[in-house]
Amino acid sequence: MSQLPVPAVDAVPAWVGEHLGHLHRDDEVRPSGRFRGGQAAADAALATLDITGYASRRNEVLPESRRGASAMSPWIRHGLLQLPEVWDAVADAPTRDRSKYRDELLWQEYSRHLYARLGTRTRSALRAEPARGRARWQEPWPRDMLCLDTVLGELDDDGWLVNQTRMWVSSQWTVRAGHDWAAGDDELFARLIDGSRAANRVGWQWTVGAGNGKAHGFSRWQVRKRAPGLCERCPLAADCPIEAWPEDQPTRWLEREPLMAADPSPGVTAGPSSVESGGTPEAVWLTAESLGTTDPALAAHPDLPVVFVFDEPLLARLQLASKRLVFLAETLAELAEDREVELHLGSPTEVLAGRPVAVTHAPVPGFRERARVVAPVEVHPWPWLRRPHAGPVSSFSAWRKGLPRP
Ligand SMILES: Cc1cc2nc3c(=O)[nH]c(=O)nc-3n(C[C@H](O)[C@H](O)[C@H](O)COP(=O)(O)OP(=O)(O)OC[C@H]3O[C@@H](n4cnc5c(N)ncnc54)[C@H](O)[C@@H]3O)c2cc1C
Repeated sequence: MSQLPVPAVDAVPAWVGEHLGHLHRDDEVRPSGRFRGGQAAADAALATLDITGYASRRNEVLPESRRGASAMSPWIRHGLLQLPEVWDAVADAPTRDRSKYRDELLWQEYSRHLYARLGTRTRSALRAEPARGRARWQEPWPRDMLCLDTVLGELDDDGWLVNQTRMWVSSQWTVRAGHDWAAGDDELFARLIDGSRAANRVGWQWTVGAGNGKAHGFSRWQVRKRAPGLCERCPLAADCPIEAWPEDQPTRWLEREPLMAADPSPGVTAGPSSVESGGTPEAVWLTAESLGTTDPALAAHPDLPVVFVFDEPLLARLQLASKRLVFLAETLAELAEDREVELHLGSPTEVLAGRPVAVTHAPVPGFRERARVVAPVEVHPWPWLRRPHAGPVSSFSAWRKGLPRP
């Protein structure tokens, strides 16, 4: 357990190498070629967000100029942009694009609700047996397929993929190559700069058919449609291993998971609805779920020092891509230009033991476990787009029907 010096923003990659070098999977620290951490980068992205054409182009892959994806996810994932403000930011967009974009923000919210309610239960199939290819490929993501090589190259360079290619790699891993989806979920999660257990799990569960009984089949057809010209340059063009659709597999439904139908404790799932206070905080505890300057606990205490703990046991286990650690550290380094920031490496519960802190509730099981021990003296509500309800989360549409009107 140690306190770390706070780096200057420009010095972050070297700082990650020096202090967190044993906690990532890369040979050397590799910042994202595309995404910078910090509120300034998040605000700039939001200020220039233009979703015109989103509805018709969100699934396009190549050339990049055809893409409609907004690439906001790294900042949304880490709470630098909260869903309600992104929702509001597209109020003046063309109706069809606004409506499609807000549907996707709701998918993000749905994933968060589902994960907040079911927690680690989402590690196993929720409703149906995953459609797993019968003939197991030795390598789930062969790089001699140009489609996969291109996508995995982008993942390694930027730590980010459009939704369409996330579906390609997850379907390829399990529906085609017959590998265990949960191992693929871990692998992609670790390599994404926006990797979130909530959205990544829902993405995998739905792609492999475990969420709705209907797997997404990855085929040459999608590559030709979404990335025209790519197949023609592939060394396997004349012998494409995904030329045909994957074999159809009958849906095998699993025993009903009661939590998918109803939540016996929606208040626990959602966290506090107003500030819960039992003392005077002496510091603000920031978590990786909510690192923005509008984090409710941070904003409520502009004069208190800020504490962030790089969770050493967790990070040692996850072995994330170094670009994620760079993104987090850049965010904290930038914050330290305006506020007193303390960085620690160790176990959050040990570092924070006995310290009266204010924190924003985070709707993930890891936060609940740690907060039980840390016992913050002040807990601020999570800034939900829609507060979780007790009704079904068995499908996006069932969940959506249960939402209160905005
Ligand atoms: C296998 C798989 C794994 C995924 N893993 C993650 C993950 O780890 N973290 C993550 O944030 N998203 C994940 N997604 C969801 C989605 O692919 C990304 O949120 C999206 O591609 C991010 O790019 P964007 O910001 O350009 O999205 P846009 O299309 O511009 O959408 C705007 C925002 O809406 C939300 N959103 C869009 N599509 C989805 C979706 N299908 N599910 C949930 N939210 C969505 C995101 O917050 C996104 O930033 C995954 C999807 C799949 C199929």
